[in-house]
Amino acid sequence: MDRIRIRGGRALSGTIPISGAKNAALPLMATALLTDGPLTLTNAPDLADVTTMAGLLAQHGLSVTRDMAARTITLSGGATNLEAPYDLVRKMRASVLVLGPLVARFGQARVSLPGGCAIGTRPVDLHLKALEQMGATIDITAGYIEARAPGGLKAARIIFPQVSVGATENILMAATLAQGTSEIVNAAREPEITDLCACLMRMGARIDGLGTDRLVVEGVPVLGSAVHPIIPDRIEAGTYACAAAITGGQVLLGGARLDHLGAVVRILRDAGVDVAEADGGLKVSRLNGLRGTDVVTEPFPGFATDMQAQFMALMCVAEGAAMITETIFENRFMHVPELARMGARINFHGASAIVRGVPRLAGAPVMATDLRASVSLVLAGLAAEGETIVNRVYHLDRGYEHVEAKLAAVGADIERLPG
Ligand SMILES: CC(=O)N[C@H]1[C@@H](OP(=O)(O)OP(=O)(O)OC[C@H]2O[C@@H](n3ccc(=O)[nH]c3=O)[C@H](O)[C@@H]2O)O[C@H](CO)[C@@H](O)[C@@H]1O
Ligand SMILES: C=C(OP(=O)(O)O)C(=O)O
Repeated sequence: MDRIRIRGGRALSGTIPISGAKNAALPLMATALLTDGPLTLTNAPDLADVTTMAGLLAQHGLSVTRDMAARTITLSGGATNLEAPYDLVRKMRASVLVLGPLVARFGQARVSLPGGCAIGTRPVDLHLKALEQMGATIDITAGYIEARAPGGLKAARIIFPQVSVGATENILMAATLAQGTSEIVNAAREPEITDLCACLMRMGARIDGLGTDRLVVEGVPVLGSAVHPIIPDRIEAGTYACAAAITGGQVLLGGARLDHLGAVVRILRDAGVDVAEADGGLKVSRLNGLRGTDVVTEPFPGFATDMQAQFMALMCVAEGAAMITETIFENRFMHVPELARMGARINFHGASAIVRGVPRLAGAPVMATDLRASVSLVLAGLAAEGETIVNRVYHLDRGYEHVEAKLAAVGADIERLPG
């Protein structure tokens, strides 16, 4: 297994290009099941999760062409196999996003239940209830969701009792081919959902209310081909903003968008980080000390759960204390004991962690069990005295394109050690 070695203490300086967003790319790829295509996605990131999704769609029978140099993925052909197997779904929870499109287009699907993961239980009951409201029959058999809607899905008014990104995406995709006009109330408003709406509309879908919590979808009989650019990854941008801040550096995040970062920008500014729009992206610098700043994770435009671990790493070297409350996932503090091994002072109880800043972290061998926890250890390593070895780099490869090359290019002393 590959590892990453970091020798900390260098302030970052230069430009970091931000890749296409993982959490936009995966649902966008699933939309290819709604059409014979071709659907071409540009600005596609080179990530393990994109490869997993490409593999899943290929096993459904789609033709998948990936041009790494041009950063495009082209998907075409209808699904011939309506089953998403456990081995692929278990690897990547976004696989469950094939459910809505398959039932909407083919009237049936058999998709493994994703189960939980290192950050929480990850239920899909909201997805299933909404599909039932749209006329599907759902059975859970041998760990699989079996969905049937032989006459096609019917439009419905879906009121989500809580905001769910995945359920909004699944039902939005399903509603594009349902008979009649659906309404999705209390829809998630993440930029990735607006991007999904934009792509579906390019394919011929009729959707109103983009960027709001009420989406209205008028079903159409068929969707066609489209070329769609994937939005820049706001979580990658936020992560590198924290990298600049933790090292006392100054970077330009190439292509990053301020309006996609929601509360993350306000919180970074409160903590003493300068974030400003600049030609070609966002300029992030930190010239003075960091201030302990409280944060609560919330759906967009609140502070993203996917930024919680990285912000915690930053708070480990801030002056004063910060209370970090995680409201989305019940177990998203796996980075805490690893950061503590690097000298961080953190106590947590239930959903909240109190971080008391220390002047300097110390390098150590560390490992984490999920993507954002792993990158928080990379950030800590950039600021720590001495050498940090981050194990289980495959978590990082799920969501960060060439993380060590991007950081080395702006002055970090970081390299990948092949396993
Ligand atoms: C609202 C939110 O911040 N969602 C995050 C969530 O999306 P993801 O789509 O994975 O999760 P959801 O947005 O669906 O989950 C939000 C909350 O709803 C609950 N839930 C969800 C579906 C369901 O059927 N039943 C149910 O109870 C979840 O347990 C969770 O507490 O993880 C992704 C990966 O980290 C992030 O990119 C998303 O920003
Ligand atoms: C946890 C994440 O992804 P997933 O939902 O695929 O597990 C993430 O993007 O931080």
